[in-house]
Amino acid sequence: MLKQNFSNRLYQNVQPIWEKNHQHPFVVGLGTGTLDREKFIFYLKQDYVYLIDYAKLFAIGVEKANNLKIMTKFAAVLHETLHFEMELHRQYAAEFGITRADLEATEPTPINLAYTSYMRKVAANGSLAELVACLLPCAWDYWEIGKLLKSTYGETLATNPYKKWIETYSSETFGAGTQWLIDLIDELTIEKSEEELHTIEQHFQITSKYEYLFWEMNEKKQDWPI
Ligand SMILES: Cc1ncc(CO)c(N)n1
Repeated sequence: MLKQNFSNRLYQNVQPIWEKNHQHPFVVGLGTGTLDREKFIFYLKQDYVYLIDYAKLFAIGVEKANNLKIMTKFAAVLHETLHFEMELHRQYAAEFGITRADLEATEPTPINLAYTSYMRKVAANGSLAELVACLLPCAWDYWEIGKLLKSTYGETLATNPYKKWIETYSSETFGAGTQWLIDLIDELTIEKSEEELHTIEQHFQITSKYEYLFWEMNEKKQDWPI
């Protein structure tokens, strides 16, 4: 008997959280193009240092991979994050007169630090499947958001200052990397016990909630109070 793909279960159970992400004012503002520029700049800088940590987690995926095929793919998505996704941030930064050094020197906010620290803890102590469960909402929900914004606001995209953002996250390149992570979680969970699956799903739910907190943080420009 063919077991239902674990990714379907993850996807179905996470919908209430992802719905909130998709309705978030920051996300809607990206779609309509009316998002406050200062909020976007705040996001851009925070997301850049987030991605530095996120990319390192792919390197830990390289280390944890138990075969060359998986190792090679982790190296490829690591490369894409550094050269394709982060190039988007560097281009926007250049437009706004922010240097690469400024981007890199951004001090992560409490929420940013909590999110990346959570993933790093799992990477240090958990299985490869647990690590992938942490990495997945980041990629998957951004892909969902990219496609959603493109289909909802496609007609006004030409004049939207956040067009490049929407195009990057709805792109085939970004989608292909995400689909690989989805297929990987299915492959890695085939033999897992329900107890292990429960732990894996918890990571997926928690990092999905961190995605919400990250939108909220940017909307409110929440930083260290002292
Ligand atoms: C916070 C966050 N989540 C997901 C992505 C997509 O990689 C991103 N760039 N930033």
